[in-house]
Amino acid sequence: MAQAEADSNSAIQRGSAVSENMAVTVRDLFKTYRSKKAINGISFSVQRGDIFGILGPNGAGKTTTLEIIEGLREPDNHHSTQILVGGFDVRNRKQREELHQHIGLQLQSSALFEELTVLETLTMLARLYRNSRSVSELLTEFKLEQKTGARINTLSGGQKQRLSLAAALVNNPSLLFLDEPTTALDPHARRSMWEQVRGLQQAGKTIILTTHYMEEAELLCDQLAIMDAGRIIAQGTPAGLINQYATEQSITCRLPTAQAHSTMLEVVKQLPGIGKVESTARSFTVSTTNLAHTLSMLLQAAAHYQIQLTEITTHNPGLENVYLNLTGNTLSNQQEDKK
Ligand SMILES: Nc1ncnc2c1ncn2[C@@H]1O[C@H](COP(=O)(O)OP(=O)(O)OP(=O)(O)O)[C@@H](O)[C@H]1O
Repeated sequence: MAQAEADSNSAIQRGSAVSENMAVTVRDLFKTYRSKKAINGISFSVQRGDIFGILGPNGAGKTTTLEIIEGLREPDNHHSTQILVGGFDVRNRKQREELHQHIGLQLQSSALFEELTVLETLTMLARLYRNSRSVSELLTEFKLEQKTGARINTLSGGQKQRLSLAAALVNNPSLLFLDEPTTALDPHARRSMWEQVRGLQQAGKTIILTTHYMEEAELLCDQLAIMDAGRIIAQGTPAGLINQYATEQSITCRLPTAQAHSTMLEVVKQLPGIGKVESTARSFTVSTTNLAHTLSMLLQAAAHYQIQLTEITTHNPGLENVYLNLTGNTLSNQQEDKK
């Protein structure tokens, strides 16, 4: 075999091995609504078996991205755009139709028909697919067997969310899309949804979800793309992103009196190597890139002035610090601003 042909064959094999590992590959995706650039050239890949999160504030472009890769919305017609999902080219109409047999889309619970019962909803959806799972099995799996005859408008938020997840699984998809799966759920229902999602991953499914909850992104997702104003501003594992973009730890000290507080605050501001200092009535928080050194200096200063620190706590950085360092704003502020 000629060398050039051998090289080209091995490149093809490498290429297919790479794409076999990838559930989704998106390259150079753009979306403009009239004159508004909602998505401004994003690229990312999702490995099979991962929980992949798209994290960002309202209006960042998460839902638009999801709807385009689900084949529900057209991207801009850009020559270099590529969207491969489960081996199907989403921009090709025939392949897109076939793709819908193989993926699961969790509808927002508000998109369910309020007047239908739980059983009617799942039975109706199951009829849309060539291969569908047993409805009674789904009812058991999602703890809805006591609610089969209940109308959707009588279900609690958590029950509706479990039903919308069961509905996404009627065709036993290997790839599942969840758009803000825990928005408006109470903390207990949110944690129980995370457990369901982890269970689906353990059953071999790939999951792509959008969220604006830092905790959800950090605790649930294997890989993250952080979106802001139509762009991906950072990608990686939650721990990798924290290591790369949020190196500062912080120390909070609580003091017994206003006098002790003001003395320590003066000392802290003179210490070398410290970052931001935030103060409240009887406590202060100081950021540092050298936790052990700053802690030791604080303790020495307190001993020198014979001040008893009533409480001392250290905090590791999280995704909120990553977002703050990348955008100069907190995600919760962004959410508030957009309300
Ligand atoms: N059908 C549409 N027509 C015009 N503009 C739209 C349309 N859908 C979304 N947009 C705009 O595109 C941008 C991205 O919206 P998108 O819904 O994708 O963001 P998001 O990150 O999912 O936000 P949210 O969490 O609020 O759903 C926003 O500025 C939004 O106002």
